[in-house]
Amino acid sequence: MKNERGILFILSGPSGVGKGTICKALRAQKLNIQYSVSATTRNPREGETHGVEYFFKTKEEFQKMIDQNELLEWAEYVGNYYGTPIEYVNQTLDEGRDVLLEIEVQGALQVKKTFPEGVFIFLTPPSLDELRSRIVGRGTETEDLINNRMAVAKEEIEMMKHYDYSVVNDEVESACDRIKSIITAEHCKVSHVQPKYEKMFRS
Ligand SMILES: Nc1nc2c(ncn2[C@@H]2O[C@H](COP(=O)(O)OP(=O)(O)O)[C@@H](O)[C@H]2O)c(=O)[nH]1
Ligand SMILES: Nc1ncnc2c1ncn2[C@@H]1O[C@H](COP(=O)(O)OP(=O)(O)O)[C@@H](O)[C@H]1O
Repeated sequence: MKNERGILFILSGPSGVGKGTICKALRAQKLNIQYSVSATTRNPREGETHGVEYFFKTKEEFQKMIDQNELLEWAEYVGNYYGTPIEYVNQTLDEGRDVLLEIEVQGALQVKKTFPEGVFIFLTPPSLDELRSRIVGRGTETEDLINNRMAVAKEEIEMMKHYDYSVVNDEVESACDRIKSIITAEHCKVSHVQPKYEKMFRS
């Protein structure tokens, strides 16, 4: 086991801002960070595999995970449930490896209660007009759902004050660079590094 615990990073923000896109781009860069796989009750989309994008669960199975305290957080989002299995997160952090969660805002605020030491990154759109056109451009929503998501997005942007960092997703590459700078900076924090030195001097 390494000397220090890994750092938990939470990437969150309104629907359509580009969380999935940024997370995919970060994954392609093979950074030294692990990605949690969430459980969900939504149906798999074409090309999605159980255990890769999500663990696909029935409502009953998901409820069982809640009842048995297997989830670090969970939220209902557009009629489906999403949650983060806690065991993987704890185990990976204990091994000294960083973990990144890509989750919506309600879930992120729950994680803050359990892991106040987590690093909370809020992804923002360059403008509300751009957010709307990204949701429209994705082509997965009806007009009603788009209006609903925009209304929720306005409320979610209010929640930014609970986060540590805000990263604007203007260009995918620049947003990824900003996130990588945050990861580097967090590793240089004295509060993170000091326990390692204290342990060195004790032994
Ligand atoms: N709270 C919470 N949200 C999650 C989790 N996993 C995914 N999400 C969020 O659920 C939302 C819907 O995800 P998805 O169904 O894959 O559709 P998307 O809108 O194409 O990303 C996104 O905002 C994800 O960030 C999780 O474990 N917990
Ligand atoms: N930096 C960006 N510039 C332009 N379009 C983007 C950018 N980031 C994401 N998008 C597009 O916006 C839409 C929503 O992105 P997605 O990753 O699905 O958002 P989220 O996971 O936050 O709901 C997608 O069509 C995606 O291709």
